[in-house]
Amino acid sequence: MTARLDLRTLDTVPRELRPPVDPRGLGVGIVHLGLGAFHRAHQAAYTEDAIASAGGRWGICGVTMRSAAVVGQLAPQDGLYTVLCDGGTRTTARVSAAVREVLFAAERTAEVLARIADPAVRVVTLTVTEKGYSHDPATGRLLCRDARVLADVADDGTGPRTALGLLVRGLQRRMRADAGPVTVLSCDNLPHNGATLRGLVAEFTDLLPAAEATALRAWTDAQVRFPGSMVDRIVPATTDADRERAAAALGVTDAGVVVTEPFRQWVIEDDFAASRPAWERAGAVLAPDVAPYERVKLRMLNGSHSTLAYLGALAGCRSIADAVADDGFRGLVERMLADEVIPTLDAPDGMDLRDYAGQLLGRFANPALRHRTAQVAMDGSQKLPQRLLATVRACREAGIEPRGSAFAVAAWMRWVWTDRTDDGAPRDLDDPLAPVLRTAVADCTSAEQVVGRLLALPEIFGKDLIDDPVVPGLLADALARLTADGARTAAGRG
Ligand SMILES: NC(=O)c1ccc[n+]([C@@H]2O[C@H](COP(=O)([O-])OP(=O)(O)OC[C@H]3O[C@@H](n4cnc5c(N)ncnc54)[C@H](O)[C@@H]3O)[C@@H](O)[C@H]2O)c1
Ligand SMILES: O=P(O)(O)OC[C@@H](O)[C@@H](O)[C@H](O)[C@H](O)CO
Repeated sequence: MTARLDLRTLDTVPRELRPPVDPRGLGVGIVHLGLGAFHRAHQAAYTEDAIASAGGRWGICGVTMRSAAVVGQLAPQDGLYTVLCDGGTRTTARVSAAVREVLFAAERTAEVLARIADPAVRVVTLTVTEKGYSHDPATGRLLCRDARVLADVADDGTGPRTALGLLVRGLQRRMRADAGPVTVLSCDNLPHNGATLRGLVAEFTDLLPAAEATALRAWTDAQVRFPGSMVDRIVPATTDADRERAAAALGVTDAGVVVTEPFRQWVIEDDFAASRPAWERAGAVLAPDVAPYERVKLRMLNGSHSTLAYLGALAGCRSIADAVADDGFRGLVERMLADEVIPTLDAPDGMDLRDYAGQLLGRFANPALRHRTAQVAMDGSQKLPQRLLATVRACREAGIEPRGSAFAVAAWMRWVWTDRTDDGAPRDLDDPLAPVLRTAVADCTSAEQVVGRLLALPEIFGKDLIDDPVVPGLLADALARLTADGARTAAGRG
């Protein structure tokens, strides 16, 4: 049996694939909540390059929130894992050493809270997915009546179950330990992720008993910063084939491999409470305002991604690369970007949005990245507002007919309404609001009815779109065509 990657076997790995920093003796300075694939291929990679360039005690304590699977992969490997970078024609591999500790929150709650309260920790980062914020995606406000939130507020001794609960209790512990200022940096695809998280932490804190709430609110206001950030790198879920490719390159097995593309981007609001890694040395941009970058990325990249995911999944395309290879789907996305998304965005300084559109379609077409349409289609209720509805609203304000973006939203509606893809395979509605969505459309017999029922869900659509004079009609027309003709034909006809 081949040996497994760890600190002992690292010296047997080809020299050029070894990490640029020595993991031995690298202390923890960052706590990361949500140790999924994306963090390992993005923030951890920037952090490692920053340490290699400028030094610093910035090892990462990675916390998994929902399952012990990643701990099972990384703990026996001393936190080491391979980043496979697929450029389409060329693949590179490098072992990453930035993650120095891995903890499953449900089993090691006390250690996670102690880490957040550790004076050596100066930054807490998060990638817990959109649904991990326990918030209403339409308003950005806390789901105050959510059972898991209420249990975390009550603190019944079974440990925080939500990311917010863990974060707020960790900050409270830090305040009590007088451990100094800390920066909390959301790296999720959420609109205004920093300000949204700051607001959610404040709302959660206000639910605590009054004396606790007052002290913690005052301390958080004075000692914690919540900068916003725009993060970009396509990181699909790892497959067994990726693990086999890594083992062949390394000469040892690695259960924690992540696979990604060469492109990476990180724009961070320059608003830190204390020190931080020299991420700019690794190519990150520290900017006074990230909102323009974030809007562009969410509406252009993620909006197109979701469009291709729903259309592609309906048509039986397994990957985003397969979906973007369909002329009808690609044409629809190109028109949506050119006629609706770009005209309603302000380009950040030095950025050409038409070039960016071409570049991102090229990234989607990368044949080596088997990003499953089903993965991108997941959690649509949490993604639609910032990715597609923002464009629908911006077009209405600008007097542009949001034909393409309404078609994309209708594709999501079709995904919710149907229980079969166009080629007859069962469709999997993976969404935290799945029960609500299923109930809403259960007895619908027409596209108009489906549109009416779904637009009446304020947690996704707010309260304005149902009464809009144009949008419901565009949605019903597109949904009727998608239903009658199938995704390929309906998109192909424009
Ligand atoms: N994968 C990408 O291409 C990519 C790119 C940019 C941004 N992101 C951001 O990173 C997030 C995670 O992506 P990933 O590829 O690491 O996914 P992943 O499935 O590999 O990991 C998801 C992580 O989020 C945690 N999580 C999921 N639901 C949660 C919940 N309800 N509460 C708390 N934690 C929860 C999981 O425990 C896991 O650690 C995305 O949702 C997105 O916001 C991902
Ligand atoms: O990760 P999610 O679930 O928020 O969204 C799926 C993809 O659209 C997303 O991960 C992109 O790959 C990413 O945002 C590219 O930077």
